[in-house]
Amino acid sequence: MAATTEPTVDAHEGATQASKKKKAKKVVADNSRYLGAETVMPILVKSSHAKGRYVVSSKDLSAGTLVTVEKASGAIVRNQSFVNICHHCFKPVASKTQTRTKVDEQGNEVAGQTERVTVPAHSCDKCKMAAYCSEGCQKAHALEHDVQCDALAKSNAIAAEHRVPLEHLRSLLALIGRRFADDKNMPGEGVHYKYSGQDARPTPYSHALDLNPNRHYLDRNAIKSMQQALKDLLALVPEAARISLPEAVEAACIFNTNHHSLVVNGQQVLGLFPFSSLYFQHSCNPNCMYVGETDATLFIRTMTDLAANTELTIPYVELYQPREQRRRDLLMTRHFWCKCRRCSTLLSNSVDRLMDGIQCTECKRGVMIFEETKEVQDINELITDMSALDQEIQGKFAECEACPAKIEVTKLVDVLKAAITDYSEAHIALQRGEVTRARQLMEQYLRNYEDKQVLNPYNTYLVNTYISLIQVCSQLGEVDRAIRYNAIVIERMEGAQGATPENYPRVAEYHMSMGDMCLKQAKLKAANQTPAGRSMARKYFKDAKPALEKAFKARTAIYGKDSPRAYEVKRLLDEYKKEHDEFVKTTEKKKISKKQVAAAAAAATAATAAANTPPPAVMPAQTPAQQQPATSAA
Ligand SMILES: C[S@@+](CC[C@H](N)C(=O)[O-])C[C@H]1O[C@@H](n2cnc3c(N)ncnc32)[C@H](O)[C@@H]1O
Repeated sequence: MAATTEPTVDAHEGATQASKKKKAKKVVADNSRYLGAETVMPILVKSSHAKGRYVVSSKDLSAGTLVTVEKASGAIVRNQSFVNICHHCFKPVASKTQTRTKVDEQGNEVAGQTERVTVPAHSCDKCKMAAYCSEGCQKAHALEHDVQCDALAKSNAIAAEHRVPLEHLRSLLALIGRRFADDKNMPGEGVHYKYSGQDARPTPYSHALDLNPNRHYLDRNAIKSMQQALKDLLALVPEAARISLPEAVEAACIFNTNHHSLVVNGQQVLGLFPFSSLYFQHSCNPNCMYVGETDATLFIRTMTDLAANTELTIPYVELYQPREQRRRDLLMTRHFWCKCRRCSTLLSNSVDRLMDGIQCTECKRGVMIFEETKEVQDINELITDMSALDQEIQGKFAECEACPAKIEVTKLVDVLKAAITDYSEAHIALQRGEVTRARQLMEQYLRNYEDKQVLNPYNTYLVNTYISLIQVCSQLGEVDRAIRYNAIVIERMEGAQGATPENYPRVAEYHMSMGDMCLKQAKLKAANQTPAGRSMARKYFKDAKPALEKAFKARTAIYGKDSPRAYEVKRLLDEYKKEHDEFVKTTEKKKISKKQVAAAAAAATAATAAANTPPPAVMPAQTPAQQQPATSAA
């Protein structure tokens, strides 16, 4: 057989071995092409043998400081959002319905049959795969799109034929578009690239190739199918923009393992941000957060105040989860076993012991601790590990953190399995839309597992049950109850010290829903002129204020003070002030008039008494202003 440039699976295995060997040598990464970031952002780019690449703060930073703005090298609108937003600027697109020849699952036209479909008002006439909000955007995207167009047109059929995800093909084409546009826009080597605020340009394709493809985590057959699909796809890319098949496989794997999922204008987008992915390490107790809500631009801000020279980290996964769950999520999606400080701390010294905590059956005060020290290296091992779990825990004991009790780990697993089964039953009811039954099952769950002290109050199954109950009670119109559950969720998430960082967006959203619901209820109850109504209104006003203030503080730090999200809370805070002032004014008026009546009655009594007692002492009557000062209703 003639020599070929196509990597075979075996060649790939060889490469993996070589890269493992290379990894063992641990070459310190070269930061020179990324130094531009230091000139525009308050960060220093670093690399070391032990950590690889990372960034530190170049000076003291307050919470909410923008530390990176990066435009994606490649970004795609996800399949489910395909026709909803512009493929260039990611703003919503207008749509229209039209009749077209029916297309089967393989993307082939079915002769003689038609179907009505909703399509974007503007889209590429040729491939019908790229939607735009305007002709201007279509033109602006032409340089990148034209080289993808023929391949995009056939991408559905190629994905179906080789059984690979369509999004993997589209993301590779987006990178090819970027590479072609880079060559046209910034020809020549050694261009000094700036990761700057306002005038950020997409990170060049060549930087994406610095990322780790983690190919050895992918299934051999998946790689083989991907190679075949990419071969067909590349044949449709004009020669001027084409890359070699090995490079295409590499780039596809890079996108797959390093992309960020964003919700832009309410729609799903995947983007590859090489600088952020290379330099911001994951921590389960991070000090920064990334958001990308306006277009395919990633903004990273500090969540807390930081001293100069502090390593900046972001969360790659949800943080209010048990340690094992976070590590498994990272291994499945990011392909590494987390070694951050939180994960490396002994379970008995970490808040993580509570998040999948099972209470001691003897003392009911502490949780049972079983320190797992095993490091899982890859997904295959994880899968084997899962099935071997029952074997591994045989004969092992967990110890209570508060008393000398010990219990076999298999027994704890049985408790957990029962908790998971009951939890699933309640959530299946919710998914089926059986809201009342879901509420019954969830409240029963709390009685069985929290009231009977089976699970620790911070256990994620309990907290997630409260979270679902907020939704269920809101759907049932039981807002007072939803507020009570919302308050418990906040108390748990913030109470588990170290589980979520200050200004963590997920907690901020519970403050937001708390503030929003309390304000609505306060307005409703204030309209009810009874003393009970006023007392309830007073309580809800009192709860709304700190909730909205916390949501505002966190959203300002995470999304920026001029962001729509910060503005949304600001509006509610203004509304709170107006409504509360009005409430105080009317309730005080009532109080005053009541007091006037009382004062008049008192004066009358005094006058009667005076008439019956000897003169001359007469006290002047008090004016309302001389009576007690007005007290704040809240
Ligand atoms: C931030 S990049 C660093 C790139 C790479 N270290 C280098 O220098 O080119 C992401 C990679 O860093 C490693 N990493 C990041 N956070 C980690 C963590 N908490 N524990 C273990 N490895 C981590 C993983 O290998 C991950 O794929």
